[in-house]
Amino acid sequence: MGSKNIDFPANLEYQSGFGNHFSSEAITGALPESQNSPLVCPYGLYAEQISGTAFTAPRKLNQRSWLYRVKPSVTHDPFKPRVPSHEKLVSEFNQSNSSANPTQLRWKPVEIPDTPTDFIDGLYTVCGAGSSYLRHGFAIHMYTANKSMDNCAFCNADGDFLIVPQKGRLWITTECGRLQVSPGEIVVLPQGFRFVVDLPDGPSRGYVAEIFGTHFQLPDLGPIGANGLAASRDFLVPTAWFEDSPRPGYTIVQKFGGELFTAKQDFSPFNVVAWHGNYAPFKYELSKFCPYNTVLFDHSDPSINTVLTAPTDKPGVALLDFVVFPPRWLVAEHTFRPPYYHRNCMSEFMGLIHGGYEAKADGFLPGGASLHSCMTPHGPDTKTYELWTKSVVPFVSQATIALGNEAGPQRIADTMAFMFESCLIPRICPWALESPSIDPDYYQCWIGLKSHFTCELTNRELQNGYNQAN
Ligand SMILES: O=C(O)Cc1cc(O)ccc1O
Ligand SMILES: [Fe+2]
Repeated sequence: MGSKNIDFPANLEYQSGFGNHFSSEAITGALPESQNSPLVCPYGLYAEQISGTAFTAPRKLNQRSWLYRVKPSVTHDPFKPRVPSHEKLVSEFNQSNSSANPTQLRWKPVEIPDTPTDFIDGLYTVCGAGSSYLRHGFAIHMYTANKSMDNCAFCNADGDFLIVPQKGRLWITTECGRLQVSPGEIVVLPQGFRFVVDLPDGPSRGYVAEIFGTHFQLPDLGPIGANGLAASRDFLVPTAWFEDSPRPGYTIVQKFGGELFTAKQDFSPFNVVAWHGNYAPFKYELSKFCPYNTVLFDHSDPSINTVLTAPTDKPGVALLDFVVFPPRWLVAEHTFRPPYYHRNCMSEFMGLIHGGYEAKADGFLPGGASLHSCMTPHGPDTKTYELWTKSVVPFVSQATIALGNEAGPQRIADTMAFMFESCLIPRICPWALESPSIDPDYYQCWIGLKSHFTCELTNRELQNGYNQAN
């Protein structure tokens, strides 16, 4: 299991930049010069455009690429519903497939199966909102898998995947070329690209955010200035790579409206000899993120850690933000340094890639997840509150600890948590609510928070209500 279909070199070469107009040739001269669709393309290739936005989208939002390939992707038998169908993928959330649940939810890491399971079969939807058909919404999936995809490629017609591997590397072959993605990196596979996921390490687990109807952007930096957070040049895009060998019985598995369809063809879809354009898969290493934060007092809102944002039409309101909580220094004076207690009109799904998370001393484990939906209260667990108010602090170098208001700089180490945050309210799939991994005692982590309220009032004044003025 975990065997790979394709040999990947130790170090692949990438193109660098975010949203650039890239161009790449596996064979010199394969890209047509000065036009996209010549009468006959170099080397007899077919020209094929893939559009990630409407033809007429404004230029600054328009995304498309031109692929020059041995045979066009249309050369396949008709699509048929896949047998067996996949029962745990949802792309239109309604009462028939998911439910509303405002309680705080947490899942322990899901066991990776022993039975042979590839990325497609190991993928399952946890929650989401909206509809891929209506081009507005998102889905959060997770995967547990142990074997490479074999003689088939996946294509998601519904939306863009942002994959966060937590365990096991992903070697991904796409029509634009190949990407090696390790835990600690993320990869975005935009709507419509065909890809194969190989698992060189065998047992693998991770998280996937899928967005319908828009694409990820870098966040505006506002007063931060021209630099900081995720830098454009750290986003890596594949270079053209192709294979041209017969592949009898090759299957394209297309996710379309959350259902899987298959189409047979007798050649590899990875037959793109050259391509150019600004619509392409990319990866990013989270340790390259340059965090900004408070340097005097109070805890910053988590939006300061936004890596990528998928916007809605409302200014500043995200369909889906991808936010990281990387190792960093905490220096605020006379401040409760962990995340504050709060309720949010946005909904927050969190995962942990490795280490611990500053708001949870126990129970939030690498590979696990939590969901705090719209206006559901949450915040640090009892232990975290007690420890940080007494300055006996987990995850930080003991040498840096001082007491209370005098706390010196503290470095949160060995951590990489993340959040998918959405303005839409997720509905939750039944298999996620009924999962043996769900933590039925999650609420207990706050129950021990006791009142520390002290004042000179009499019991009678306290119990009957008190206001200094009357
Ligand atoms: O709920 C969470 O743990 C995520 C979060 C982190 C933070 O630093 C501030 C607010 C917030 O929602
Ligand atoms: Fe939160």
